[in-house]
Amino acid sequence: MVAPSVSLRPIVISGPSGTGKSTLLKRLFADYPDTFGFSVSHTTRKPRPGEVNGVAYHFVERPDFEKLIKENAFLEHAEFSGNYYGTSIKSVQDVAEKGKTCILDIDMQGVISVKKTDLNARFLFLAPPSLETLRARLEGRGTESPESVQKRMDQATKEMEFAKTGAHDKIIVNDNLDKCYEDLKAFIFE
Ligand SMILES: Nc1ncnc2c1ncn2[C@@H]1O[C@H](COP(=O)(O)OP(=O)(O)OP(=O)(O)O)[C@@H](O)[C@H]1O
Repeated sequence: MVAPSVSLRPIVISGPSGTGKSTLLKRLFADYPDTFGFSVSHTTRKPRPGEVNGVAYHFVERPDFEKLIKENAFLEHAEFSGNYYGTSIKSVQDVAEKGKTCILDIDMQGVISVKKTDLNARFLFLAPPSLETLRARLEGRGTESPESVQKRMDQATKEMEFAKTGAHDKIIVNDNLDKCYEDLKAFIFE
C-alpha cells in the first residue's frame, strides 16, 4: 500500500496488555513496510547465531550498560533472567535519521520517560472496551497462566487510571478490530 505522508515524530502506543497493540502494529507494518520502524534495543545477553549487532540488538557488556543507565540514556530498561534490556533515546532518534517514523510500544512508565525527553512524540492510548473483555482476550490468547492474567489485569487498572489524566493525544477503544485499525491510521497519518 502507498503510505500517505507521515510525520517523523515518534509515535508512542500504550495500553493494557491484551488490548491488541501487537495485532494492530503487525497489520500496520505489513501494509506499510517502508514507512515505520522499531527502535533497536540494547542488551547484555550474548548474540545468538545469526544475530547482527545493531540490527537485532545493540549488544553491550554489563559495565557499558550500567554506564548508559547512569547517563540517563534509556527511556526504559529492565533486567530479565540475568540480562539487561533497554530502549535508548538515541535508538529512537536513529529511526527518524533513516527517514522512518519510530513506533514505540511501551507502558505508562515509558510514556512518562518519553515525555521528559525532547523526542517530541505523539501519544496514543489503546483501550479495551471493558476490563471484562480484556480478561477474555488475555485468556483467549492462550499465552498466559492464571497468575500472569491476574498480574496483567492489575497493571491494566493502573494504565486505565493513567489514561484518565489526559497524558495522551488520543484514546482509541479497540472494540471492532477493523474500525480500530482505521482510527489508528487516521491518528498516525493525521
Ligand atoms: N478488536 C478485537 N476483538 C477481539 N479480539 C481482539 C481484538 N483485538 C485483538 N484481539 C485479540 O486479543 C488478544 C490480545 O491482542 P494482542 O496480543 O495484540 O495484545 P497486546 O496489546 O499486544 O498485548 P501485549 O502487550 O501483552 O503484547 C489476541 O488474541 C488478539 O487476537
